[in-house]
Amino acid sequence: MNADAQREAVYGAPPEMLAVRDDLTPMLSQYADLCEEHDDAVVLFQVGDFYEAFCGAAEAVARTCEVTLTQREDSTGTWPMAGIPIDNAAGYLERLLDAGYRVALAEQVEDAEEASGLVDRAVTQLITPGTVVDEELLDAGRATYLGAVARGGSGGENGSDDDTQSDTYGLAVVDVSTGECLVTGADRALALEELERLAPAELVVGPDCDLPDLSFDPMETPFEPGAFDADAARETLSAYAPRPDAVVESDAELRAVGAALAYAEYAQGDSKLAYVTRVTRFDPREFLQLDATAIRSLELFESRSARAGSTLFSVLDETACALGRRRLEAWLRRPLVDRDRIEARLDAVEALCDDALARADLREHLSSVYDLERLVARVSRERADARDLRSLKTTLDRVPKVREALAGTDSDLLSDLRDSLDELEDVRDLVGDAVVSDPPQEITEGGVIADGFDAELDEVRGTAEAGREWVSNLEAREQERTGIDSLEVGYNQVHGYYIEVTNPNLDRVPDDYQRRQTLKNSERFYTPELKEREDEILRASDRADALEYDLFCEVRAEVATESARIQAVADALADLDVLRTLADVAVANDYARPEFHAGGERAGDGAADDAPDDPNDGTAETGGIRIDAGRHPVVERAQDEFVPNPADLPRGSVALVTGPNMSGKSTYMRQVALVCVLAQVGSFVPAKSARLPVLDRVFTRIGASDDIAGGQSTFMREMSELTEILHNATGDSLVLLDEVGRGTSTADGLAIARAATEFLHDEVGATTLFATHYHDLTDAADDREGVFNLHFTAARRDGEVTFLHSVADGPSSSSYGVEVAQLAGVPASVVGRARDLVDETDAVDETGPESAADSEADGVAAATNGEVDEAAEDGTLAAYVDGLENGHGESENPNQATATAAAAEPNPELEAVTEALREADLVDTTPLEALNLLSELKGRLE
Ligand SMILES: Nc1ncnc2c1ncn2[C@@H]1O[C@H](COP(=O)(O)OP(=O)(O)OP(=O)(O)O)[C@@H](O)[C@H]1O
Repeated sequence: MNADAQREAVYGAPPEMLAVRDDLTPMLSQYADLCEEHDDAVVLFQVGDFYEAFCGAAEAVARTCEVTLTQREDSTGTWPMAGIPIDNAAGYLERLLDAGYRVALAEQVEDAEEASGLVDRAVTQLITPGTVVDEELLDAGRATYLGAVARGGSGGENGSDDDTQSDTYGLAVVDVSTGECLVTGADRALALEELERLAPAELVVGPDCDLPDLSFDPMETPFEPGAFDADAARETLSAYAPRPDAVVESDAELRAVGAALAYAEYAQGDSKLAYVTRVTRFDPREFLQLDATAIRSLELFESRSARAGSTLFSVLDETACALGRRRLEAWLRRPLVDRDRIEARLDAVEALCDDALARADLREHLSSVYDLERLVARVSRERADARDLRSLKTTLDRVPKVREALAGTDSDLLSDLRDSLDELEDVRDLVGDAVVSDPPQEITEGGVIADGFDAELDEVRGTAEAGREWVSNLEAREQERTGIDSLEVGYNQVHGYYIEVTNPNLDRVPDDYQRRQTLKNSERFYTPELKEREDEILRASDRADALEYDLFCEVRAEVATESARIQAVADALADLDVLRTLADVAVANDYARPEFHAGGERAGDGAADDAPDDPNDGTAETGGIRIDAGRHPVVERAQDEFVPNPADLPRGSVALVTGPNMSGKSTYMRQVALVCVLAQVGSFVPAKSARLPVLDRVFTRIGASDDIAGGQSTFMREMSELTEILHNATGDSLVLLDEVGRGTSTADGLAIARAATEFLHDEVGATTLFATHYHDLTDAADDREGVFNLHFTAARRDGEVTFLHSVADGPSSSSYGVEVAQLAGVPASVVGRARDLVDETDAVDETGPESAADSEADGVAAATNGEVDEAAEDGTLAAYVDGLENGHGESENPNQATATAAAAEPNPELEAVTEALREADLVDTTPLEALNLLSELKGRLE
């Protein structure tokens, strides 16, 4: 049984209970009913101060939470039982969630003391990775999304069976802890990319959706397919948006958002989510597209290297509050492509960079801001306590101060944000008047509502107070009346108020004293009047507590009606915190404001028309990337001395970056990409200056050895990523390729690297940085103007190998490996022999393909060259692959040599391969299929 099946086996009513269903005690019968109703989760059943599970579920809870498995015995049997304390449940719930369980909390919904017979219980909350709201289970710095994916197509009014619709995918996410709800739609590839980017913790997948393995690991939750029906979805959405069809742009989007909201409602006890005040639709193309591979390899949020923990996010995260932290994450995941919006953010960052005082003030005020988004969601969910309301007030008290801090700054965006900071005086005053400044945690036991807020409460409290005062004076009065100086008036929980008289004085006790309790050395009495007063006090306090609770709920409900306004303030505070953070980071690390090529359009629009013939003429005119003294924002933090490097990449050019291992190639390529990403976030960049295009996408294919993903060979994965890039990159994209082709033989790897370089240059026109150890690839610069070489070198300093980390024009020496070996102290005779071998290879290379059999790499490169160039005229990727295939056909590489030798005697396998090649319809073959075919044929040959 796999892990999912194991988990599901403990969901639902325990079979052993069902077997004696009619005989079960009322409580266990209630448990079995709730388990049957919620058979998609472990039901945790409140019994007093514990949540209990029984039978199989008990065993799972005991194992996962490491609590004792006990037993409950009754007339019908002995039932395994495990419980977790309600007061301390968060840690245990977290363990259950981490172990992949969904949990349904079945709570007592009536007061056990008031219940006549069995206490009523109901499932009040379904706790799953995507629907947790408990602060202790949530990551303050990240949105926790529940996602739904739907495919366009039949059903409902909007439904349509046509192919275009069914190829459209809708994706919606809801953050139940804040009320954020986003919806988007796109073709399958783009929608999947967006799904990876949003990485919901839990996913509900609609009918007919065909999802591949994802790079993150959401809990996939089965949910009623009916929720994805267009009519049902419209109905659900209409509770959140008056005109549902105006929010979404396709049937798929409607289904996705309807199902996401329906599931969130179900998880929260089947009620409308009052704190979802806005459903926001976005188009993935409004943002710089960074797929999961790019996010990972640029180490935006997760570190993959030895600098564990250091990521772009961690370098930038100087946020003062959780609102800002989540917003920074969202901005980094979705840099902008709209130049005006980018410039508006940059203007704001610049204004804050110039105003240290405003920055410091903002930081101070924002650091005492509570997590307003989650607070307001708790208010709407009726889960906020009195302390939450005070936290809300404390936060709102800061708003005028934040506005003041912004008074002198000069930026449109900052002014807009300042204007949108509603001071919410009404809410502030309401909470300030209603709730005492330091309320208790419990809202049912009084002490929550301030004096003067409600006349009736004041009166009831007055009565209780007068009674207490009467009692407190009673001691003196009775001492005087009885002449017993040691007489005391006291109170205890069980007996209430009493008058205590020690044994020696009992003879002086008046007649109206009635005995309440006998102690060793004294007797306790009450008088009818004391009893009357006591009852009065008790009645008044109970009444006051109840009144307070009602008043608190009223205040909370009134605050909840202002959710949208509070959320708007939270929104503005989040943006401000991020802008302030970006300014702080820019000042502290000496970042510069990037400039974008004029025009507001993406680099490619129009720029190509006036591009000079020589793409190396200058980047400004060609919409390329020009960075002066750029640095890697993360590596520079870990390095004593970071060597800044320039980048001058004309639009559509391919820079081949060579150099020894560890010389700085990857760092350089990533820093170029990070500068571009940061700039489109609206941040200053780690460089002296930067002039940049607005990119549409950043692609990365980095490190064959790093990505051994399940199921696919490293090479296959590398090739599918390359295929993605070759298919989807545009003239506005930046492509980073690191060591592409390494996963296969040198010959094939080089051929593929070469073909990919040429395709990117000739057909795609994406600006590309390609780090390679294939020295022979550097020849590509000879016959293509837009392909040029950069290199990194190593030197010996004080007898040690030193990497200069400084980029230079031209290819690196082909024998740099030998040089580094020498620098590293490899014995001279070995170095000498190695050098001879290199020279021999070079000589063979120069004599041409005829004698190239000795040099696997060079042979294929040469053969490939001729064919690929020819194919380039055809201009399709298929032609390139064709070229590759033909290249193999004519070259004398070792594979070929085997093939040729074998050809002397008929070889059925070879013939089969030849036949397969001949029959392959390359025009109708996708690049991935072509590469799969190649890989398969190659495997057969080997
Ligand atoms: N510009 C720089 N200034 C200072 N140190 C640097 C610089 N660039 C890189 N380094 C240091 O060199 C190390 C190796 O860099 P990097 O991984 O970029 O090399 P590489 O050439 O890509 O190596 P490989 O070919 O093995 O992948 C980095 O971890 C960093 O510590």
